[in-house]
Amino acid sequence: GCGSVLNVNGEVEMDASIMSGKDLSSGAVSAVRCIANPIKLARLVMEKTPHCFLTDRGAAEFAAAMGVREVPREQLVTERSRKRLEKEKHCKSAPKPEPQKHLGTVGAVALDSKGDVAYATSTGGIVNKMVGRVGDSPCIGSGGYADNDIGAISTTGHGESILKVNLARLTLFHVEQGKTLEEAAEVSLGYMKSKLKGLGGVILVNKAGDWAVKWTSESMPWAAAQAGKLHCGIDLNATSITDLDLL
Ligand SMILES: NC(=O)C[C@H](N)C(=O)O
Repeated sequence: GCGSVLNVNGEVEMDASIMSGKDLSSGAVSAVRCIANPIKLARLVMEKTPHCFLTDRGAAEFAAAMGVREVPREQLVTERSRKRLEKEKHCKSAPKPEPQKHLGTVGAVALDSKGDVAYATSTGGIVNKMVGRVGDSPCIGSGGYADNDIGAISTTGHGESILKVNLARLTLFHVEQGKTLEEAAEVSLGYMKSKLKGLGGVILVNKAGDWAVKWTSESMPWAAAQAGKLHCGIDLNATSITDLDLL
């Protein structure tokens, strides 16, 4: 919530979704305002309603009914995000189908000790977006997907491109067809780039504990924890590996 990118009116409007690979249960919210953690609201949609997706006013009413604390809208706006919006508004070049740099969509995938996979994706979207613009992040199959039989994936990047190719499900389709996680990510991100000039990134994990990270954007901050080791990086070909015990 706090520090999210701002829409054209200078407000924070957030999208989030979550899914369990065990039974495909899912929850999503879009265009939500004045809460600190939209992903928690998405989880409540998954666990406490018969639906998968709530938006705008209905999502706000549900949040209030669940006792989610309302945060005054100014509290979610930072100086940095205000400056970023100003910069974008004064930028003369036409909007490009590239993810704007370092804009903080947060995605996670996990495999637990029971062999269940899950994903969660949460975002403020893209800077200077229209009011009510919904991106890929809350859309199951675009912003993420999880199925124990295949794996879990969370995506980031240019939302309109990701939506058009259903990037998350497309990548897992390639896994189902026998590709490795890495190959599948490469093919689907390559498809999005060649079809739409859309750039983005993905993180994936499967039941065997294999994982992959891949991006076509300039950089993508990522981290993976496995077998006592923390792998992380931002730029291409620059991965660091640390012992988790040492942290
Ligand atoms: N930075 C991002 O990943 C933005 C997000 N995919 C959106 O378009 O809403």
